[in-house]
Amino acid sequence: MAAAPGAFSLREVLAAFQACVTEQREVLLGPYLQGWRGLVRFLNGLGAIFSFISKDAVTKIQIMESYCGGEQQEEYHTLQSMVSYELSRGLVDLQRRSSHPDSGCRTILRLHRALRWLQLFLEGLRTAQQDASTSAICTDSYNASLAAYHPWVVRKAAVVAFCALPSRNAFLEVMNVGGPEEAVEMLGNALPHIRDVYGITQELYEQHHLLNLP
Ligand SMILES: CCCCCCCC/C=C\CCCCCCCC(=O)N[C@@H](COP(=O)(O)O)[C@H](O)/C=C/CCCCCCCCCCCCC
Repeated sequence: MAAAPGAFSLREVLAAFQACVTEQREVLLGPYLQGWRGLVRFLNGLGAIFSFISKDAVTKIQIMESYCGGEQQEEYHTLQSMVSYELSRGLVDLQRRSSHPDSGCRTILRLHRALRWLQLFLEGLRTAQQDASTSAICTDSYNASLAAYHPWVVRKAAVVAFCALPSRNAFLEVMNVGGPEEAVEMLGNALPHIRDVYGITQELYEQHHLLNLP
């Protein structure tokens, strides 16, 4: 059953990430951003304490949407076409942010690092005991991924916000896919797709030495 309009549905978010990868193993930016939009909707429903996180994610999604809907939109159809277009035209600041502070390559890199957090977090949720602390799973996933790229003040604010997360079962309920068992099963089906998108992006960025863009 479809979720109410505007409500978060894990099913829809996961379908978007599933739709990202083409037969040629390219990553389509439209569904990728749609997946992030859905996640932000979910985050907004968790309370105002998370708004500094969702604002940053929305800013990055909007930067990408402006490229994807702009004059050069055909160059931003896939991640691969974007990388090749921006690099060939010198549109990426490689050493420090200067003339192209918000390139698509840099912006996707931030979302890509966050996708690693998401993967670890969902894996943690899926495999944890029923009474496990979501906040602890989130903190562990964050420390093993995104935290390495954030200054002290952001790390502190993030960990404080994680304390406001609901229990694991309450969390699984708001995913809107039925009971906790169904949510766990859906996570099991969906995680390979998120892993796939992450893996393809990581390989592409490695190949072009883009993993440390300022
Ligand atoms: C199936 C549903 C369950 C999971 C639902 C998760 C919903 C999460 C939705 C969005 C995730 C937020 C993505 C945040 C992107 C952060 C990108 C970033 O690293 N930005 C920093 C660097 O950017 P520049 O300064 O270089 O432009 C920026 O400094 C960050 C600022 C804000 C703090 C980011 C903290 C990130 C914590 C991620 C965990 C989210 C916790 C959600 C709890 C469920």
